Amino acid sequence: MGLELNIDNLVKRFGTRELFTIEKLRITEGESLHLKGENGAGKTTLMKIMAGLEKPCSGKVMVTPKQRRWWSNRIHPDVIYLHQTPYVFMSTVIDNVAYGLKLRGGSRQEVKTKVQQALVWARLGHLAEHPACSLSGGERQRLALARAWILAPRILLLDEPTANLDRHSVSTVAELVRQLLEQGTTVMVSSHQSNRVTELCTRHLLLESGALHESSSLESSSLESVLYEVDTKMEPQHYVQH
Ligand SMILES: Nc1ncnc2c1ncn2[C@@H]1O[C@H](COP(=O)(O)OP(=O)(O)OP(=O)(O)O)[C@@H](O)[C@H]1O
Repeated sequence: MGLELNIDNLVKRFGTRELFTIEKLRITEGESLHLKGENGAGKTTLMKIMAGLEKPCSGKVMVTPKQRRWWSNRIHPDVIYLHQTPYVFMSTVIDNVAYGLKLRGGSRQEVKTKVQQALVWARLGHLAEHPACSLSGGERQRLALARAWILAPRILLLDEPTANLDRHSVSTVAELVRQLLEQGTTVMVSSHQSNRVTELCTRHLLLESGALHESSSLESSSLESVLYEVDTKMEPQHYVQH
């Protein structure tokens, strides 16, 4: 049976401020979703609740079929959330990639083999022995993806994975996400604008004014990405001077 994530009457408030109410959302295995919304709309909060890292005020997130529990009742081992500024440990890239698998009790040989594969996959082989804290923003994103990839998540929640990346790094992240989708991973990407990563998504959700709306057509996002492309290809003299 394919993995499903269902949201039912989810409410999140901070103090007296209601951030959102989401009556229903069903995500099935292999889907690709773009979660859009302005700064502060609640994208990060929603993803953290989906990953079991934050509690809703009421309502439920159900991931079925139920699997072995990890260290918390709320955290499902198949759902992984990647923060927009990936946290790295004060150690080498190899140690950072190996961490989750070691925690899950992988054997020494399994960890070694999989870490090598993950480093090649994320194009980080040449940086394997480098201190992770010396990595650039784009390399950190790839490290975070390698750390997730090694755990073979079935649902991956990527929070603004392209924030502050240049076009080349965005393309590299997009290629890695494309491969994850090809492997059947369900991917949700939050981003307030369209880019090469969100272009891979076939479902588009907008978190706005405390509610989640789904757009069934790709029209608006395709148009936006065309405009984005045109915008970035413009010569400086095409910009209006203020
Ligand atoms: N622990 C908290 N306590 C109080 N308010 C919070 C807390 N966490 C988040 N918020 C508020 O909730 C709102 C939504 O935050 P969130 O980070 O989920 O938005 P976002 O859509 O991911 O924004 P961005 O695009 O800027 O990353 C913000 O106004 C934020 O200040």
